[in-house]
Amino acid sequence: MIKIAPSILSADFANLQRDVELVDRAGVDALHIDIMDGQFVPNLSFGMSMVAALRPVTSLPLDCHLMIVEPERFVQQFAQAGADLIGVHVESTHHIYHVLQLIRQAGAKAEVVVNPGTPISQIVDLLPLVDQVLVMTVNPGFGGQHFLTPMLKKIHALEQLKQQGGYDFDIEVDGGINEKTAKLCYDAGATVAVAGSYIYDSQEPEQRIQDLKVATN
Ligand SMILES: O=C(CO)[C@H](O)[C@H](O)COP(=O)(O)O
Ligand SMILES: [Fe+2]
Repeated sequence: MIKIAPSILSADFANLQRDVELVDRAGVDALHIDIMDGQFVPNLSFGMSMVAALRPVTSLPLDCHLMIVEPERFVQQFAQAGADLIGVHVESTHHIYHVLQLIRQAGAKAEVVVNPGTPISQIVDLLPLVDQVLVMTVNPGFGGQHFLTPMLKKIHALEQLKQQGGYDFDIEVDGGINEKTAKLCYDAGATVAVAGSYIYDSQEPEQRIQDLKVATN
């Protein structure tokens, strides 16, 4: 079964605590928090104060996806705010190796993220340094986009590198995930699925979480 990390980007911001507790009760594995700076991606979302505000609301691991330029400026503050895992885009910094080291030094799990246009070959040397790799299955910046099917071969290639290298990192997918695309990703080797609009735009979010579990069982 794939692990599920609901993205609060599609939650009701005026009722965020309610929406976090709803998915927590439904039995998910992490909470995905999208941090956008208006430069790395053409959208703005939350900062570290949102992570700090959510920390006492749930015991779920907080999976923070940083879509910001030069994340090295902020990773310590996100760890201090309560992030359990911090994801940084390989495209967002000249110093990706250093940033991943900083995240672990700050006591959080380290994740490297690849955009749809970035080949897996670009992160091969980073694989010993990470707890999770996030393969973007949409162009980052917005919820509610369509899944990019060509990303499946990247997931598969990463899964093969994982086996060959004897690594135990998780492979996360993010963007356009529903019960059909979750199954495709799971079969290709993904172990964690982020889902935002599929869960939160539904009248029955708990049912959608169950549907993701059943589809990947
Ligand atoms: O990182 C993201 C966008 O950049 C979001 O996590 C992602 O898009 C989730 O939204 P949805 O499941 O609706 O596609
Ligand atoms: Fe995300």
